[in-house]
Amino acid sequence: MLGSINHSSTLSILLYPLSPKPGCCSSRKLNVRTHPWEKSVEKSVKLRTMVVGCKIENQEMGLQASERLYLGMDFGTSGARYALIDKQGTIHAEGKREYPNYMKEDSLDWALSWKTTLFSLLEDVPVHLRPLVASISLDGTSATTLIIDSKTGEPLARPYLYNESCPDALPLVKSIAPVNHTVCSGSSTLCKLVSWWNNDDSDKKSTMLLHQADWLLWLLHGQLGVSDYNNALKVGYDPEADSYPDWLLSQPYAQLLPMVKAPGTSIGHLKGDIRTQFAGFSEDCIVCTGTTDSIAAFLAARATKPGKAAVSYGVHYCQSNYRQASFCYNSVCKIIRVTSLGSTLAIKLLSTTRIEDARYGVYSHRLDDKWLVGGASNTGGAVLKENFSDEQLEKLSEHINPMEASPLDYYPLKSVGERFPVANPKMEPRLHPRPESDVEYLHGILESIARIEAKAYVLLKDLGATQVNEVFTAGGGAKNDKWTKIRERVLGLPVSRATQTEAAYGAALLALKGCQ
Ligand SMILES: Nc1ncnc2c1ncn2[C@@H]1O[C@H](COP(=O)(O)OP(=O)(O)O)[C@@H](O)[C@H]1O
Ligand SMILES: O=C(CO)[C@H](O)[C@H](O)COP(=O)(O)O
Repeated sequence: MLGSINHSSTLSILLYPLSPKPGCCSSRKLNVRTHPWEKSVEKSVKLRTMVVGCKIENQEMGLQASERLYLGMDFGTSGARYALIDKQGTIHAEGKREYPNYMKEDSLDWALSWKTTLFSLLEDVPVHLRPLVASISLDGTSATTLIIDSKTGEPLARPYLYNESCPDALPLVKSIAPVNHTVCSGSSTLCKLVSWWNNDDSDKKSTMLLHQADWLLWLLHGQLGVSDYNNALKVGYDPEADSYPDWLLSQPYAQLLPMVKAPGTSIGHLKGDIRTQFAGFSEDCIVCTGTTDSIAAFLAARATKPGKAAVSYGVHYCQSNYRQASFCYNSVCKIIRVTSLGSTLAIKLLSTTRIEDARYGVYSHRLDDKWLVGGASNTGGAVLKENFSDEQLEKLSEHINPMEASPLDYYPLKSVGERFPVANPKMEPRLHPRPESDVEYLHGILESIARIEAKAYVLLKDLGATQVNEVFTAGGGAKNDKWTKIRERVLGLPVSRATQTEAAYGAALLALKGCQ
């Protein structure tokens, strides 16, 4: 399945398995524009591969070559994490950091908080393992948007967060985009860009749009203006055509749009000043394009222990003669439906058909030659975090009988607005009446979120997505066995916790892919 795609005048990079059967996007040649720096990266990757492939005299080099590690970082809603894995998917180090609360005027300075957290995570990578890190990638929250100075990379306005809605821009966006296109949602990246373009009277000449993951990766590789087709979906990028559509390129703000590559594509080497600041990282460590947090969680959920076939980004791990797990070709994997129970509820369902309907907040992300159909609700763990500590969640959950339906009917939202399975920026949270007992209250919230999840899966089925019969769970909520049983009862399906539930693990798989 995996095949290198010969490009006319472009760098030939092993990208994705191209399914011979007519697929949504597999038949197209993916044209990757080359830049001088890509040649050098490819050369160094080849060089290293040669080094890995041949006998290494020097013991130190031998150890270094055979023990290459891959660093993934997840910039989620409530904090950031890293995972350091080897080619067999074994985790050698992991850690997490809360976002520091830096204030700028009267609001949180998110950009400074993310940048500080990025460097704190790099600091947390054990010094003795840093020289083994071959590549780095990361994920961020989807549609989290920064407008930056295209010369300095500095943010020119406060970031628009993933769940922020800009309804003022919606009429204009609907007037240029196809009916019910993914961008036709107030929380889309395009609505945020148009809202900024129409309301900000600053000089717009040297400006650029980047997503949270793009901007954090730029801090590591130094190539400004590069995104990936998962993060770029909600600004209007068409991952099937592998280009921005004409209706978008004809807009005055099209000049702000970043270049788009596949997730896990080598962009450049880790910058020298970063290697100086965080001693130990090797000069041939590369930085790859990233993805969104719920896709990274999906990738993590699909990775099982080495030796068992599991597809992750179009390839699967297999243990060849119990030596190095190596990238083999695609194979069928039963994990095709993943609910990310993080601060939000994000659903991803692997499908051969692409489904988009902004009326319900449904869109399709590209995954190799297939589609991840789904959406992201504003319900989820953020509401739990607002009412209970993680310890309280554990203690109270022990007293819940998951086989008993809660009579409480909530719509748990942290603030006004819902994206999926109902796209209604004016939807009010519903968390009353609150019973005396916190156990009953928690039970009501967990069951109400499960009912939203069930409604979402029915909606996807009604819109033509693949019917499947098992759900795997990623994210912080996956650890709650009582919630899992409530969801099984409400969904009427087997629900299990994925082997890997952290998005950072999925980002590490992207870093590994970027080295192949
Ligand atoms: N035992 C538990 N049961 C249910 N939810 C939990 C439990 N422990 C933590 N959580 C929730 O998990 C969420 C964090 O999950 P995580 O995947 O880290 O979120 P994100 O990356 O979106 O910030 C928090 O909102 C927290 O309330
Ligand atoms: O809720 C979110 C933040 O955690 C994001 O919206 C989530 O990542 C879903 O977006 P996508 O489906 O584009 O990954």
